[in-house]
Formats: sequence, structure tokens, C-alpha cells
Amino acid sequence: MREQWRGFRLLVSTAVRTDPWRTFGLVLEPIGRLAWPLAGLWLSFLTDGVLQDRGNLIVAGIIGLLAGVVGNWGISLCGNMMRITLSEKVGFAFDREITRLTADLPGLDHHERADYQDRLELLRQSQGALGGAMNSLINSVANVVGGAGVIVMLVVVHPLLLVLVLFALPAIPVARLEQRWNKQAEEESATPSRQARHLRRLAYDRGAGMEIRVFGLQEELRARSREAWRTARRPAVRAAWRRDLAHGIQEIVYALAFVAAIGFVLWRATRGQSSVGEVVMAVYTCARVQQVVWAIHGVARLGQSLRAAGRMLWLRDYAATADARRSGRAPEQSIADGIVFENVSFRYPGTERWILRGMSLHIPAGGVVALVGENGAGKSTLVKLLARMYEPTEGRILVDGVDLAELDVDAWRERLSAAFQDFAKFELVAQQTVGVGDLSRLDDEAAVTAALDRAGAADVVPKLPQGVASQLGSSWEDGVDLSTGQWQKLALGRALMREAPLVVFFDEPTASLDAPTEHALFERYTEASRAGAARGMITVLVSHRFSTVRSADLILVIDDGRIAELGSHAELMEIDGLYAELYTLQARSYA
Ligand SMILES: Nc1ncnc2c1ncn2[C@@H]1O[C@H](COP(=O)(O)OP(=O)(O)OP(=O)(O)O)[C@@H](O)[C@H]1O
Repeated sequence: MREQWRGFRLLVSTAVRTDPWRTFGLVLEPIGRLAWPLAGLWLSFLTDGVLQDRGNLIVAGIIGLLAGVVGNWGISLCGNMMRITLSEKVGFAFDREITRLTADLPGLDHHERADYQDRLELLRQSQGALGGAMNSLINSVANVVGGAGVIVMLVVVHPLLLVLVLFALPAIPVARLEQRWNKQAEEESATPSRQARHLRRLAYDRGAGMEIRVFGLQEELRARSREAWRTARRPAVRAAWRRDLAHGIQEIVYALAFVAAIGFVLWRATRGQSSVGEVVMAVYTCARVQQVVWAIHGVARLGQSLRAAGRMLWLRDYAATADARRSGRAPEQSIADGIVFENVSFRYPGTERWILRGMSLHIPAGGVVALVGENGAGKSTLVKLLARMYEPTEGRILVDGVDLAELDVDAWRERLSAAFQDFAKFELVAQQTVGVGDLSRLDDEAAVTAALDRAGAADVVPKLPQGVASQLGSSWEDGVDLSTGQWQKLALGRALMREAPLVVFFDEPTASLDAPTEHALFERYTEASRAGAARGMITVLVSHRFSTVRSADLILVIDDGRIAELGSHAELMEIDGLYAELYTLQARSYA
């Protein structure tokens, strides 16, 4: 209940903040609904006036009816227009907030955890409900006001007719059930509709296009996507069937009571206990009791908006918790001693498997450390911890004795630079594709040229039709596409844009380059890192090529999340363990 109240407050406060005048204007609409029950009264005046030849009753009836119809029409017309505009504005406001909150999250959990993905999927699906929330709310309030008016009129006609309202009450448990069925359907459809969207995106994805065609996967993808949509739709269809069935039963019960009520009114009339006008009013009012049912259903439908608001609140709370990581101190200008891993263990949030286990090591300031190990050993995970995409599950990472968790996450990231195997293809002009590596020098051509030079990527730009001003990406007008290796080289240039990083990561950024080129490049980076040694810059290399990493100051061999061996190339060869074995194996196969 408390959550629903929070959701309700969120919806109303967002509407008031987005468009206060329209929100307050809408409050008038429920008052207009009072015209409906009152119409019974005017009809009875008109009927009795005509039958008894009483002009004043006829005039009052006609004026009342006209005023009610015109007033209600006017209010509904203005209300409708206001509601449409308000719904759109509120929808956009939530849309913007969802985009901002998810883009600003400091970590990666929401991209990688299935339960978070499902919640975000539900939130995306219910964005319409958030926009239309004020619509549902005003409709519900209007129906409740109208329903209350009907109840008053029933008492005026004959208090016994209130029994009819009792027959409208089963709408309450039906509405509760409807809410439960809808919620269940929404939750059941989250994963399959995410799958369906993924498959559809894959079918259009340019990167996957070649493989899809070579392996003839088009029909397979379409079929899987269709099946996923069907699975996603099924719970909603089931819920709709149940709802229609429950409504049907409830309406039949109510119809029987309605017939009995009309019989009662007519019976009174035959005994001379009520006038024809009162009969008309009674019939009209009894027919309007259905409005009480609508009111109840309207409130139930509001539940969908409240659930959507609840998900929005979850995102806000989650973002606020994540934001707490932004409140720490800024890192020092340089690293004096180094980075220490103090018994660090890690498992991805929401999973049980330990990915890193009991890691303790000292990475000296100004050093180049290479991480090697088999696929899935935990190398990239270690990089993610250093970049604070995640926090260690156990243990601490210390930078010159200060716990990394105590540093402001954004300030720490400003002192990092990185090139990854899964590099981003920013389809901007070449200058900016590289320049985003240091936003403050986005359009500084000299800086970009120097960075590309350091990255061994100076050959990419001269081949472009308009040099650094060339638009990248063939889907844009005059855009040019690059080979994977060229994209990768620009990503490397991006990684070398920042002037004074404290830590630079190269996480297999040269996987699609040949071994000698990678070797030459890493030699360069290692040299460049010596230049940053004065401020204690640490370079972290991840590579599967042992010839590349041999010049690193420290080589960390990771095996199944644990440190298997640690030392320089010469030391590790001396030990004659796993590293020496793999190194010799690789050297032999390249020979
Ligand atoms: N987001 C995630 N959630 C759960 N498990 C994950 C996630 N990311 C990676 N893993 C698991 O963590 C383990 C280590 O992955 P990691 O990417 O660190 O390995 P790696 O040594 O870099 O491998 P590679 O050489 O193939 O790049 C793998 O078993 C992987 O399945």
C-alpha cells in the first residue's frame, strides 16, 4: 500500500511539475460527471411537467437537461484535449528520466543482470501507462464522483434501491483479480518479449548480417522471433480471457438484480406510490448504477499505472544507491606507491560462481602489468574492477593505501583511459571519433593527430576522403566505412587522447591485428607508459599473445580466477611453470 501511495504521488507530482495548469484544469472534469446522475432528475421533471401540464417543471427539466449536456460536453471536450497533451508531456518527462537515469548509472549491472533487464523491459513497456496515468486517474476520479452522485440519487428515489449497489460490489474482487492477472501477465512476458526484441534487432543488425546470410539464418531468426512474441503475448491474452469471463459473470448477476429493481419500481407505480416522472428517474438512475462498476474498474485499471510508477521508483532508488558511489573523494594527481589487491574475490551480482578468488598483489607505480590466462580466466573482470564497473565482493583494492571504493567513481574514471576488444564504433566525423577520448579536446586536431601517432594509427586518416573531417559509417550521407582493424586503430587513438591518466587499460584491443603488428604496438605503448612513469601511471595489458607481453614489468598469470604465477618474463621462465609452458608452446607454433 505504501508503495502504491508513493507511486500515486510520483504520478501526480510529475504531472504538476510538467504542466501545472493543465493538471489543475483536469480537476474540473469529475465535476462535469455529476451531470449524468442529475439527468434522471431533469427527466422526471420533464415527464411530470408534460403529464401534469405544469410549465415550470417542463422549463426546469429542459434547462437542467440542456445545461447538463452542454456543460458536460464542454468540460469533456476541453478535458480530452488537455488530457491528451498532458499524457504526452508526462510520457516524455518519464521517457527522458528513464534515459537519463539508465545512461548515468555508474556501473554495468543493469546491462548484465537478467532480473534488472526484465525490470527495465517492463518499465519500457509501461512507458505508455506512465504517460496515460493522469488520464486514468482523472477518469477514475470522474467515475467515482459520478458513481457517488448515482448513489445519492438512488437514496432520493427509494433507499431500498441501494440493494442494487450491493450487486455492483462483486466488481471489487473481480477488479482485484484483474490486477493480479495483469501483473502476472506483465511479469511472465518480460523475458520472452526481451528475447523477441533481441532477435528482431539481430535480424536487422549489420554486424551480424554476414553470418546470418552465410549460415542462412534469416528464416530461423524470424521463426524464433515469432515464437518469442507469441510466448510474450500468451500471458496477456490469457489474462484478457479471464477478465472477460469474470466481467461477463458479474454483469449477468448485475443484470438480474437490475431487472428486479425495475420490477420493484414499476410495482410501486402500479400501487400509485410514485409518479410516472419518478419511474423515469428510477429507471434512468438504476441504469446508471453501472457507473459505480466502471468506477471500480477504473480504479483497478489505475493499478497498471501505479505498477509502472513502482518500476520507475525502483529505477530511481537503484540509481540513487548507485549514485552514492559518486560521493567519495577525488584521486591524487599521481600514484606514488601503486595499486594493491588485498584478498580480492568477486562474483557477478545475482550469480553464485566466484570469478576471482582471494587475489593479493601489488602493482607498482609506473609499471606495465600484463594479464594472461585462458579464455574465461577472469582477466577482463579484473579490469572491470579496476575501472569500478563493479565493486569487489570481498577484499579491497587500494590506490596508494586509499580504498578505491572511497573514491568518487566519476573522478576516478576521468583519470583512466582504455581500449577494449569490444570497442565502440562511434559513427561521427573521424576527428570526433577519436576526440571523444578526451571531451575537452574533442575538436583539437593536433591532439587527435598526436594520439593517433602514439597509437601507431597514423595511417588511417590520410586514407579517408576528407581526412579527419570524414564522416564515418556508410549509413550516413557521404559516410565511409572502415575495416575492423581501422576501427580498432581509431579506438586505440581514443585511448591515448587523455593527457595524464593514472591507469591505462589495453584489454585485447588489437585482437584483429596480426601478431607482429600487435607486438610492435605494445612495444610503443610500453615506451609511452615510461613517459607517464613520473606520475606513477600504470598500464594494464591483456593479451593472449605471450610474445607481446614479455616486455611487461609484471606478468600476472590468472588461472580460474586465481593468481597462478606472478613475475617478470625472465622470472616466470625461470620457474618453468604454466607461463613457461604456454610461452614455449606459442613460440613453437609461430616459428
Ligand atoms: N556479466 C557477467 N555476469 C556473469 N558472469 C560473467 C559476466 N561477465 C563475465 N562473466 C564470467 O566471468 C568469467 C570470466 O570472464 P572474463 O571476461 O573476465 O574472462 P577473460 O579472462 O577476460 O576471458 P577472455 O580471454 O575470453 O576475454 C567467465 O566465465 C564469464 O562467463
